[in-house]
Amino acid sequence: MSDSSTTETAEDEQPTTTTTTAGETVEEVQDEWIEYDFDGPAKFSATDLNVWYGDDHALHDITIDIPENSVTALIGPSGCGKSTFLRCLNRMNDRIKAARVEGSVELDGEEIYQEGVDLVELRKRVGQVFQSPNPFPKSIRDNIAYGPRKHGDINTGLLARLLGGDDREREEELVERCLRGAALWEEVSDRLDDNALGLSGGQQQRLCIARALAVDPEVILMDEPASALDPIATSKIEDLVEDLAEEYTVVIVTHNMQQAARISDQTAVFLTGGHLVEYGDTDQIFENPQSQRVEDYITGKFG
Ligand SMILES: Nc1ncnc2c1ncn2[C@@H]1O[C@H](COP(=O)(O)OP(=O)(O)OP(=O)(O)O)[C@@H](O)[C@H]1O
Repeated sequence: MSDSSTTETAEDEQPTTTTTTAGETVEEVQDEWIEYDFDGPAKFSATDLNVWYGDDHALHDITIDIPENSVTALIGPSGCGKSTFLRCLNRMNDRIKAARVEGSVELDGEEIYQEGVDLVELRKRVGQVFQSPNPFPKSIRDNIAYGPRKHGDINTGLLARLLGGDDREREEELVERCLRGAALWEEVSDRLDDNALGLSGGQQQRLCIARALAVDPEVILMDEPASALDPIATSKIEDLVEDLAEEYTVVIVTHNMQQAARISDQTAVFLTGGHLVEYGDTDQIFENPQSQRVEDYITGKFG
């Protein structure tokens, strides 16, 4: 077993087991965070979650509860499995042919990996925003209205028409509500019919968040949503994420530790090899990490 105090610079030089500042093993630390207590119910409970891509074992025995209406940051060096874990939460890994998932993920106490789960419904409840803004090459308005129209939600589309009422008016309301929710309304309210590709990168990303809000999700997964943005656009996204957590459960992957420290309520630290090494209140993780490797990672000694 390697000593945790050795200098680790390359990922493949890192030991698979390590001791903490208190001389405990990673397993003992993990025993501690499994019992991490938070107020309110868990939105997600993952238990013994493992993911393989072919023979590559990308996530190992992940057990974690994620509280609702809060921001949970997933941090860790490149390739440690953050995006893989995020994709487990709305079964996006199902779309990757080589991926195999074992273990359990419950959403509000219901197993999402059981047979018969409606994946369209699951992904409506658990929306996702990607690293690079990817608006449709359509108008700003149509970007928002597309999902609800497609799903035939009660406030728009066919159902609304059958039920009566002014479809157009409902759609206007929905577009405004989502753009306000994504802090974009003031900037685009006079050009809703312009092509979304004419917006700046930061505006496009907020439009993608507005689009995610339009199908009325409960959870928003974000995979490095600000990594392609300048500091001002990044700060708008950060403010927005904090606001969104009042109504939604947000799980965000970020490489930016200051960002995780600024915006998240709890932080999960993954380390190379796909292990979740520490999980707890963000302040505690950044001020008093239990594991030496986590401390080394957050103080920039490796990663
Ligand atoms: N579609 C895929 N096919 C095969 N292997 C994959 C796939 N996606 C991820 N992997 C592998 O799984 C491991 C974890 O990757 P993942 O993208 O989840 O890590 P990450 O922590 O999000 O990395 P980064 O911070 O660089 O985005 C890596 O070894 C990666 O090569």
